[in-house]
Amino acid sequence: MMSKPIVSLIDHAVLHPTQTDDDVRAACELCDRVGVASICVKPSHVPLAAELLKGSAVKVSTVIGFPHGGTTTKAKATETLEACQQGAVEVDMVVNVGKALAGDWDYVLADIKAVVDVARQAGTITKVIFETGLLPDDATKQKLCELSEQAGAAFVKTSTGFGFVKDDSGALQSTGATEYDIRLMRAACSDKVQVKASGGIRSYEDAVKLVALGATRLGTSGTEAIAAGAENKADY
Ligand SMILES: O=C[C@H](O)COP(=O)(O)O
Repeated sequence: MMSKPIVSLIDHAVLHPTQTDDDVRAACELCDRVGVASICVKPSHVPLAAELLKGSAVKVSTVIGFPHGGTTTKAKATETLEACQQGAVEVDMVVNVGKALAGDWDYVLADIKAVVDVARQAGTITKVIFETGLLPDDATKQKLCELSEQAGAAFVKTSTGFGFVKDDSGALQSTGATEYDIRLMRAACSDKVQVKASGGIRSYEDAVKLVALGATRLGTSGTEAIAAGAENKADY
């Protein structure tokens, strides 16, 4: 069994629209203290996070075309370039969900590849967010795994944490990582591509389950609770 501490697999998300510079400062302190993989901030916060984490083992990551994935390919490539120049060493891009639902796979592949290529030039890796909760079937998720791998992505990732669907009463329910999707995405990619679970991961127990199914990175804003739950645990 893998023995990497579970907290070290976390990309700590500071992505809510209301989060401020002070929130980023506090989050950088938390990330450095507990030893996460990266802090994932909004693009406008990359310079601040890079400055605050200079000399820390915690990496700076950011999001591209976030949260809906509908910006143009050119805009995503430009956003990626700026993020890399400002200190992001990992970028999490959102696929164009509408194009995927329409089966416009040439568009989806080119959109992912544009980001991967710009990022790679800068020595930055790319994670591809599917927003799995909005996808209708396994075949669509498997196709996105195939295209992400073809484009050269380092990771496929389930969710933004900002995807919503309406339940039977019309109320909005947030969507996030499920055990089913992690299993499916792990099986659909070769060993060259890692799987990141994200959205709604709130406890150490949630995290352990997803890692056991093949996730090697966890995107969460619940790092503090997960780190507390991980204390004195022997398995990770
Ligand atoms: O990848 C990052 C997600 O935004 C995390 O979502 P969360 O706030 O539900 O943990």
